[in-house]
Amino acid sequence: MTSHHPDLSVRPLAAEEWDGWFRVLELAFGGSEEEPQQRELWRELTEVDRALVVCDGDRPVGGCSAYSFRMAVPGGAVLPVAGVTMVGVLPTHRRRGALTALMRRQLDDVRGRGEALAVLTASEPPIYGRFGYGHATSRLGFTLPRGRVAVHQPAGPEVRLRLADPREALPACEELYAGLVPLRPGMLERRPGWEALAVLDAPGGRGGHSPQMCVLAEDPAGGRLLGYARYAIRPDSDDAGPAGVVRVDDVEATHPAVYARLWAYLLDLDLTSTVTVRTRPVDDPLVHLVSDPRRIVPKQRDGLFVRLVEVAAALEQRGYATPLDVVLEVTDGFCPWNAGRWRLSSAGPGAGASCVWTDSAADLRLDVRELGAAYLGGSTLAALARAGLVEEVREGALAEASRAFASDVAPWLPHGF
Ligand SMILES: CC(=O)SCCNC(=O)CCNC(=O)[C@H](O)C(C)(C)COP(=O)(O)OP(=O)(O)OC[C@H]1O[C@@H](n2cnc3c(N)ncnc32)[C@H](O)[C@@H]1OP(=O)(O)O
Repeated sequence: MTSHHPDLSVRPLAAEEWDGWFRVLELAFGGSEEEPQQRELWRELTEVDRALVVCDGDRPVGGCSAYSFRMAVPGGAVLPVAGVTMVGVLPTHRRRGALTALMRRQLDDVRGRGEALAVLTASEPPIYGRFGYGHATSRLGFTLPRGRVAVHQPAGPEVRLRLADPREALPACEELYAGLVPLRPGMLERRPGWEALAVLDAPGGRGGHSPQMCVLAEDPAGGRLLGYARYAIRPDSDDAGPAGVVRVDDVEATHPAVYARLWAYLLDLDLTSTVTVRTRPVDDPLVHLVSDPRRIVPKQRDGLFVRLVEVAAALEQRGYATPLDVVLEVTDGFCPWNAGRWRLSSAGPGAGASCVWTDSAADLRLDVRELGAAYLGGSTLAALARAGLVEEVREGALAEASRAFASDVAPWLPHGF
């Protein structure tokens, strides 16, 4: 592990330093400036008391920060987590241990705040494994041709579709979204201010698309919101005629029939030929609703990386799908307080869990990174064992733990941060 260069030091950011600090981060990410609207939102959302700066002498050369999020985990609990963000080091100061020094200070701070988990999305996945982050969720993007697939319409409530201004509709959409958060591991409860991100739609970032639109699916009798989709259209044409592209930003619904109705709408907009969506869960119902699944051109990418900052607290705070009683021998090169043997037991769904130090013999051996990868139920421990990353010491322990850690609902993070 790199130890940092003696001229480098890490300290908290002062609020009045935000502009200079943010510019250092922009330079670290390649120099492009954020759209003014986007920049102002990041300023408002920065939790300055969680921001760190790394200096060469007294000159800032990098930084990082964290958001105080709450994240759904298997079993339906919504837990405090540190959402690690804005990590960057100037190109003149790389590979001298600046990031390592930032991560050291940040993980110690997260522990001090009593958050058992840290999570992040990575600019490049190879960066964070050394700090104990495991690849915990994936996202599915896809492209669909209009007119080549029908969307099965399951039985369910009738809805009336209505176009609305995305900002005016936001409070109702957010209320619906809040109800969905505990149902899918990896989803984040919205903190005040974060709702603006979904409808920010900075004109400079539209890339030829229309302003964002919002279609509401409402109960025809009472007008109650049952689902919504936000999308934009980029007009285009080819020799055969109009060939616009629909960019789907969000689709959420409280009932499968409403979800199907919204997709049927998105897949049948006049003057368009293609529908794209950047991120959906890997178990998205649409895959089962379309008449021709081969027409879905998928693109799967890494999503959230998870780090157990306090192994025992993190494992006690999530639910387990089946009973388990296993001794985990955990290695942790960056947070040594986690290393050792932990006895994890639970009577299964709804029963709570206990995780305590033990002298008993190990049943499974694994690194904290693999616990992070399996934590939300996205990767199974059995799959990680087949990759040689989890070692089964007691026969049967792997199947027992793998079943208990699994989630029926694929974990997913709908948006970056
Ligand atoms: C959550 C987020 O915000 S993700 C955004 C991350 N930021 C970026 O991608 C912006 C562009 N990149 C950067 O600013 C920097 O290169 C950083 C932050 C990724 C790395 O900063 P550095 O100060 O150079 O890292 P540091 O010197 O501490 O390196 C620690 C180790 O990680 C390795 N490492 C660092 N960056 C990378 C990378 N991009 N890919 C693979 N390995 C890396 C180093 O080689 C080093 O390995 P070693 O311990 O075996 O010697």
